[in-house]
Amino acid sequence: MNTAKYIEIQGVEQTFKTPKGSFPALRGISLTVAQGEFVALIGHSGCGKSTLLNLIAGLAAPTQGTLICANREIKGPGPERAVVFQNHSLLPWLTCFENVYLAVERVFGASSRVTGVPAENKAQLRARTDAALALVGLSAAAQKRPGEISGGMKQRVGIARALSMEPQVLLMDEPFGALDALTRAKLQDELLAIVAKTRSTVVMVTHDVDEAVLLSDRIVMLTNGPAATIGEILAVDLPRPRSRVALAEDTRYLHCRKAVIDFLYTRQAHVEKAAA
Ligand SMILES: Nc1ncnc2c1ncn2[C@@H]1O[C@H](COP(=O)(O)OP(=O)(O)OP(=O)(O)O)[C@@H](O)[C@H]1O
Repeated sequence: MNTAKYIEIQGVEQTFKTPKGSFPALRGISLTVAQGEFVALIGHSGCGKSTLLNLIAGLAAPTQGTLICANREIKGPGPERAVVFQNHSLLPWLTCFENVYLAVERVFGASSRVTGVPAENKAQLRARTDAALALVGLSAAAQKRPGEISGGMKQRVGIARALSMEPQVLLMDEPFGALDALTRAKLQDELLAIVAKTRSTVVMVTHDVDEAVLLSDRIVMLTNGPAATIGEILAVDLPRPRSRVALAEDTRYLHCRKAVIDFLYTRQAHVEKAAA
């Protein structure tokens, strides 16, 4: 397997059918992501970041082009690609433990459709669930329901659920977008530590320039839609492990930050249409 081209996106286009006709969302998207790489997708609202992430997740098929993961064409969702959404999408009637267990059961349990892999027993599935909750610091809240925990904790459950599947690829769509700044910073730090441990390949959609620079190896900047494409790719050449406090005064950090801000607010300045 070519680990430098773990995810390969080749000439991808996505056009949506709408009541007003067809809408070209993405055009000419080609990108490779190496195994273990952390890539952020950034761009103005509505440019097509989620559309691209959904294509990698296999939740939609492109109008043109191909997407490949681990040498196999992406033709639908797969357990090797776990998705974390902004709204955590937990089942409210289940406890945190049960929400994670459900995903673990589906991937490793008797209903697992991965052929040739023996199903794990309940004790093994429980151990996996406990380990995933421990990884995000939620062991104590395992028996609580989503309605009884904070937004940051809910998001942690969503991340635990994704990690519990031991995915090769973690796809995150603004996972911290709905959180306050302090909780967000804490979860970013936790994510850095978790990814350093699991060595997952990550593709993350974000609006947040600092988040993109702090977490990523490369930042993929999308142009404004319609027909959005990749405008620029910035390599974030900062050593790991990264500390947000130390980076705040690091000139390399400031340079990366400026490059993204320049792209977003100078070259891709959003032209607000005057109200008719
Ligand atoms: N199913 C769909 N049908 C029609 N148009 C769609 C569909 N999904 C997305 N779009 C359009 O495609 C464009 C890209 O949407 P997308 O959600 O990918 O943007 P985004 O960059 O993730 O936005 P945001 O940052 O606001 O979440 C938008 O103009 C959106 O209205």
